[in-house]
Amino acid sequence: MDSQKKDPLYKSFGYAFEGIGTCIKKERNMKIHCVAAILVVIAGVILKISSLEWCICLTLFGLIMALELVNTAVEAVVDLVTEERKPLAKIAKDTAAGAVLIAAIMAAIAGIIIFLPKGLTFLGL
Ligand SMILES: Nc1ncnc2c1ncn2[C@@H]1O[C@H](COP(=O)(O)OP(=O)(O)OP(=O)(O)O)[C@@H](O)[C@H]1O
Repeated sequence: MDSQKKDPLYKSFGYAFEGIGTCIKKERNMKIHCVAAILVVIAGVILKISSLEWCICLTLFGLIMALELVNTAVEAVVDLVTEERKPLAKIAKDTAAGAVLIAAIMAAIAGIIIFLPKGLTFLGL
């Protein structure tokens, strides 16, 4: 392994972007996260959220999308290891999916805290 020449850095980035592209193409949930992120950015621009609020939103986009990528990786590895129904395979897949769900629920709550008061003011309510 050590004697093998490592790929140049730009190639490693290329593989990572390939992984992101595959996940967006293959996973419906990743498409939903991307659409949600675009809508949040549009709402953030319209409602003029603060720098700190942008940082919170960007961190949460990153967290959710990164967890979705890890979830896709876990699913792929499990399917590679076994096509049989096995309790450990179920634990691996369901806990990885649970990680994405927890982050998405917390992001939705943070989104309501940031956007609801500004949205109501914007609408004059
Ligand atoms: N090899 C397996 N052994 C046991 N349970 C499995 C196995 N593969 C999948 N499952 C379980 O079956 C259910 C559906 O799994 P599936 O892989 O279709 O995921 P999914 O929830 O449809 O996710 P996605 O839409 O991201 O593919 C989940 O509870 C999962 O844990």
